[in-house]
Amino acid sequence: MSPETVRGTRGEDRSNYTREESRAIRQRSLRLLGSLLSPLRALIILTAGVVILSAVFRAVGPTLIAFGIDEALPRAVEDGDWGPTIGISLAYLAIGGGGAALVGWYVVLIAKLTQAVMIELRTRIFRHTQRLSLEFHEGYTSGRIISRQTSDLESIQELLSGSLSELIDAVLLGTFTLIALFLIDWRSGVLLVCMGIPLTLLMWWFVIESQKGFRATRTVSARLIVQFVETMTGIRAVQAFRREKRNDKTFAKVSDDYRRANLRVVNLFGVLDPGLVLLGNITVALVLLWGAFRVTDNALAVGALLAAVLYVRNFFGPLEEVAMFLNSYQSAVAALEKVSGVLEEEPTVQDPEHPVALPVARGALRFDDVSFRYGGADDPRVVLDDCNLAIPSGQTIALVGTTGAGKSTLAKLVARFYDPTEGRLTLDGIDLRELDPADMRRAIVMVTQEAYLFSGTVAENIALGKPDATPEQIRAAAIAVGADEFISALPDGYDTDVNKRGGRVSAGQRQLVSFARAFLADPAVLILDEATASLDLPSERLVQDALQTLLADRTAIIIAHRLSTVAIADRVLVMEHGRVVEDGSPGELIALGGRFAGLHAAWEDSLA
Ligand SMILES: Nc1ncnc2c1ncn2[C@@H]1O[C@H](COP(=O)(O)OP(=O)(O)OP(=O)(O)O)[C@@H](O)[C@H]1O
Repeated sequence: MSPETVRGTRGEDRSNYTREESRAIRQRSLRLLGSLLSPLRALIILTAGVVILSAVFRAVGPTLIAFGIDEALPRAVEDGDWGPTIGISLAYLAIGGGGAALVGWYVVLIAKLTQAVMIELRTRIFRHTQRLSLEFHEGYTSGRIISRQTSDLESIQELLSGSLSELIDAVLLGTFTLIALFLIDWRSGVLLVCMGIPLTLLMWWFVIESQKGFRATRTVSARLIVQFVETMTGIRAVQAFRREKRNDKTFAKVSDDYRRANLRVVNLFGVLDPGLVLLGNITVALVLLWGAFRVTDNALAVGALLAAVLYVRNFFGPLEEVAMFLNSYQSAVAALEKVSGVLEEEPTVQDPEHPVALPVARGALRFDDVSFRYGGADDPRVVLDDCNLAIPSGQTIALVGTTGAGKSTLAKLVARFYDPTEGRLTLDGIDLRELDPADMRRAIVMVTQEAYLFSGTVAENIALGKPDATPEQIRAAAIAVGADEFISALPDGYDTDVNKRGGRVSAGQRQLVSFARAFLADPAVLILDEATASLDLPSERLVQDALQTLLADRTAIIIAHRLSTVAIADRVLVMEHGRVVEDGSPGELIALGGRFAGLHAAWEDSLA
């Protein structure tokens, strides 16, 4: 089986692989290709048939011309019998027309085939990456995913739609042409084969050099995408820290590298194109000259010589396409390797084999000896250290602690974005790893800091918590968390598109929408990563009131950044270096005079 060192996206950035690794990568690419093509077997066979037939049709033309000149024409000249000449002309017309129709047909068939493969591959990548665990997404940047979905898919499409059909066509036409040439005048055939030596050398040189050139353009274009995506996703930070000039400079540098890499490739074509034309013309001249001697010696008919010249010209015509194919092939193979790597990744958080149903959850959580390391058991950095906790149903927990203490990690384990490295985490006595995923998602909802709104209306955004909710239920949820007032004031009320002008909402309002979403979802356990952005006082009060409603009658874990939130908690957990160091009600912890008491005193001072 495949070596683990290159499994999935591992080793993606390396440029050298061992033979075993290369084989593993090649095998997974082929497996992917096979799985994409095998359902299209019938279409592939039909396309291949049409391509072969069209090449045969086109290869017959010059032989017909030779036959017309050497056999039919003399009868018209000598006996006035035009029948054979007209017959040959009509046959040429039929062959030409048939060939053209077949070319038209196979162009359509290849397009169909390509699009069928592309839609399947595009869907697979999207579905798969969407299902991969948070661990994958936190490590693999969105710029890289975008590259897979855009430039890599384009390379594969280019190969399938254009280059591959051109190659097959060129090879078939070349083969049939060579056979026909040998049949009509084998000496010209031998001459053409001899010219194959400088031809092969030229193509070889081009493929080696262009491989380097295209690799460079691909690397630089990936850097361009990453640079662009990073700037755009971080546009707020870019503008806030006035990074525009520096970014302009970096972007200009990468753009210039891209220009240079492209020029390098174009220069290669500047040698290949005239080289092919020159070799073609030399071969035609030699065939013509040698043929002419033999015509004068009566060893070769004029028509046969004309056909030989036409065949030689036919042969050189599509060679540039062959060189182009070799290039698209290289980039498509590299793309396929990367795409198949992403598809080979498996969610680290696996669905249970025998899911345990929990139709109605009470919301009692337990951590039994839970330890967690982001890199798995071999990672030396312990982020959660032997955590034992029992959170009874209906309790509101506030998690506080220094930055990096492990609060978000603890929350991510409860939401099962990650599984514990050691120990177990249960909801109502059932290990989260065994719980039915649909029941788990219904029972545990996490509201993140960013309060993300999807494109669509405000109502659709709230209904995310319960897709079959009626407009009345959506409104009731908004009223419950105090969001109704501002939503009703939007240009189209609940039907306002959040991405359109006028539909733009403030950070606090976005939070209220995400609260309404969670309220409607009505989970037994709510995890809330409180936004750190400071709201103005009226908004903060609004959010605090909404929070009270939202937390009633359910288990809640709040990563509390504001001590005003801590006041509404039943219990406070103070975390430090992956451990819970204080645990009690806010009052108890203040009385204890420990870390929380210190934080609380500092907060009170800041209010004074
Ligand atoms: N995806 C990740 N991969 C590797 N390490 C991570 C990852 N996410 C967090 N960490 C590390 O785990 C530790 C705990 O991080 P965590 O985000 O849980 O802290 P936190 O208490 O929520 O901090 P904050 O209040 O700043 O959000 C940190 O040292 C952090 O660097």
